[in-house]
Amino acid sequence: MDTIRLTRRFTFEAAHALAHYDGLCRHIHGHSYKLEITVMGSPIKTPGHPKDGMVLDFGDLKQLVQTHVLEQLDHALVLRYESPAPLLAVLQDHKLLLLPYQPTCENLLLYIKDCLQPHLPPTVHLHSLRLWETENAFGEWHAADNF
Ligand SMILES: Nc1nc2c(c(=O)[nH]1)N=C([C@H](O)[C@H](O)COP(=O)(O)OP(=O)(O)OP(=O)(O)O)CN2
Ligand SMILES: [Zn+2]
Repeated sequence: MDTIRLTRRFTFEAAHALAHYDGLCRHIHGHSYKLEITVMGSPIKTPGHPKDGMVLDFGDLKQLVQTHVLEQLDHALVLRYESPAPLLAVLQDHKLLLLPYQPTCENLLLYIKDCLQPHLPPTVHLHSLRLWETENAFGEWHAADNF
């Protein structure tokens, strides 16, 4: 087998609030998230093919993540969709992403996985995601943990 893992880093800014959380993070606050995406596959072995030697062009991965993940999350305020109606009314002119679950690091990983996975080429598998919420804290999703 010639399986290779490729990783690309991304950054995005987002705000969130953890409703009912028993600490400061129940208030709306922001993070400079760092996201590392690892895909897996075999390099194309076709001399003359524009992508010869690549599992996936890093530029194509960047474009896929931009379109299917970052356009939704970057500079968004991410809230659980049961947020109080008066708050949502005040925010109607802002970039708001309402999710059916608490916007924790864990749930954002699952959201990102669900946004990206269906759009990867069939020759490439999503191996893992690592999401840094702060300089000191990250979560990971691994395909191998979810068989
Ligand atoms: N398991 C999780 N725990 C917490 C999450 C989370 O998404 N998953 N999120 C938060 C807060 O949103 C925020 O990330 C604060 O985290 P915390 O590490 O407590 O932040 P600090 O500012 O104290 O970080 P320092 O590295 O000490 O500056 C809370 N928990
Ligand atoms: Zn936070």
